[in-house]
Amino acid sequence: MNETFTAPQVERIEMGDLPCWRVTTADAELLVAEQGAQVLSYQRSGEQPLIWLSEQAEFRRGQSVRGGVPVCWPWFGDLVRNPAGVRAMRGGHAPAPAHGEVRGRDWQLQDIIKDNGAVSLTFSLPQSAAGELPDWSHALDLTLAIRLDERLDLRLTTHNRGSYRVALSQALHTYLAVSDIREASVEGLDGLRYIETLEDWDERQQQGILQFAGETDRIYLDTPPRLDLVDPGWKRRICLEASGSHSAIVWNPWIDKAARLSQFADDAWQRMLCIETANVLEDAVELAPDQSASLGLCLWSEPL
Ligand SMILES: O=P(O)(O)OC[C@H]1O[C@@H](O)[C@H](O)[C@@H](O)[C@@H]1O
Repeated sequence: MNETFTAPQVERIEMGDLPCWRVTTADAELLVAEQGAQVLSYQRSGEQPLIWLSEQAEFRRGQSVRGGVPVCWPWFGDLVRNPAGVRAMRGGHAPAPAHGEVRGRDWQLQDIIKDNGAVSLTFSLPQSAAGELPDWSHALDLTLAIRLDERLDLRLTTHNRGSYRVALSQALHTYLAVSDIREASVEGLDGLRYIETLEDWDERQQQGILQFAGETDRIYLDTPPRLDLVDPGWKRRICLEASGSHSAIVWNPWIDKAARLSQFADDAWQRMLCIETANVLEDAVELAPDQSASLGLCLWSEPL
């Protein structure tokens, strides 16, 4: 065995009101809140954080933390904007919260596995919670498997235990850290159709690499597995490799919306970009009885 090998450590800590897990390997640190199974931060030694966590983040029960990787499930965004099949899964007339119901719920840590310097954590939404979402009672199992090695791997798996088909939309709503959004760009979107949610959900086509000069809130369709966030200021690219996903949301609130967001400094829009690995709109998921679907994201960085 290599003499300098450092065994990975997993510690339970409290951040405000939230029980969290801190995973430290020889060259990376990851923080995950049990609530929402929300990755809060991810940093590799000698590098800027890959995942952005708001300096105004609040760690309160029942409320999603601003930053990290919130899990959006069993619908993404405004339920009303979802396909009919996804909307039909929810009964009642109460307003539906944005991004579904599991961001502020307690998940359970099922497993910690250490192997060869890597650490895997598996969280699941307890059966009772999955069956008791307000006006949404379908028999689904939901787990998030997190693996930290030289890269960070997230895999959100839904299994239909019921006796009828279920439709849902979902996303791993990743907040990425950038030196300055005005200098950054996203590669991999050229030629794709996208929904411009800021212009009445008009469908458009991406020309070239995506750069940022104002509020951005777009749903890209038919996305390839790989998207890169290029950051000349920090001389790196953050690489995202998706699996089980053919749609992605690219979001930056810019100045005016930033001022209205909770847990968000007025100038924090400069330092973050969300690239959300998703199954939305025509890419929503349908599960027959006993069928499973996984949405995966692998994240790493490369020098420019
Ligand atoms: O404030 P929330 O509920 O976490 O949502 C943040 C953003 O999430 C993005 O996915 C949406 O496209 C934005 O429109 C939204 O503002």
